[in-house]
Amino acid sequence: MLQKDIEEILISEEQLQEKILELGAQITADYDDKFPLLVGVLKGAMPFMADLMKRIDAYLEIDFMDVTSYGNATVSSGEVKIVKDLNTSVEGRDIIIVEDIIDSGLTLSYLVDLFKYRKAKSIRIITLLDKPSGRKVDLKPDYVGFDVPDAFVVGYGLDYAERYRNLPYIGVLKKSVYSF
Ligand SMILES: O=P(O)(O)OC[C@H]1O[C@H](OP(=O)(O)OP(=O)(O)O)[C@H](O)[C@@H]1O
Ligand code: HPA
Ligand SMILES: [Mg+2]
Repeated sequence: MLQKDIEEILISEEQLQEKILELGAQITADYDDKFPLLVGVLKGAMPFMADLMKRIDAYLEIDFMDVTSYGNATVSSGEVKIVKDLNTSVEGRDIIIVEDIIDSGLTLSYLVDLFKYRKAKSIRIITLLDKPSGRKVDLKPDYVGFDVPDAFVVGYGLDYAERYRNLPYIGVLKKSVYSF
């Protein structure tokens, strides 16, 4: 039913799980002697965060922030709104921000500045998907799952107008769905 709106499957369920295993092992090695705070950026990062945290073998804590800037559009409004803040203080903590996608970079540059201002000890970024062609600000993630082309992608947490987050894979949305 949902698949009729998908132009092409870019990353399968199996490819996602294999990559997440790899990323989890890298973070386990890098944070061996630390107690990182994983900050999931809602709503898109929810499935990735859930799968990734199970693959990290360290004394970590988790928290979530809900920020949004796309609304029902396929381009960023440029204005990042905090819908829900963290419950945990980031002061003196090793923070790992967990994102589903970096496109313009506006969401993450806002969060990095905010956590610096709040005196985090270190800040790293992990993103499942990176779309370098969309960048409006200079921002480089520390860990990346896959680069994606200049197309609007959905699934595995990523939405168009709040739909398609429940697809188990990453696919390119047909243009006919959002351009009339
Ligand atoms: O690099 P950017 O251009 O800022 O785009 C990336 C951000 O946009 C999406 O979130 P959105 O604002 O759509 O909220 P959502 O996660 O609830 O869908 C996505 O989940 C990232 O958080
Ligand atoms: N798909 C879904 N959400 C997004 C995208 C995308 O390609 N870019 C930024 N937010
Ligand atoms: Mg969205």
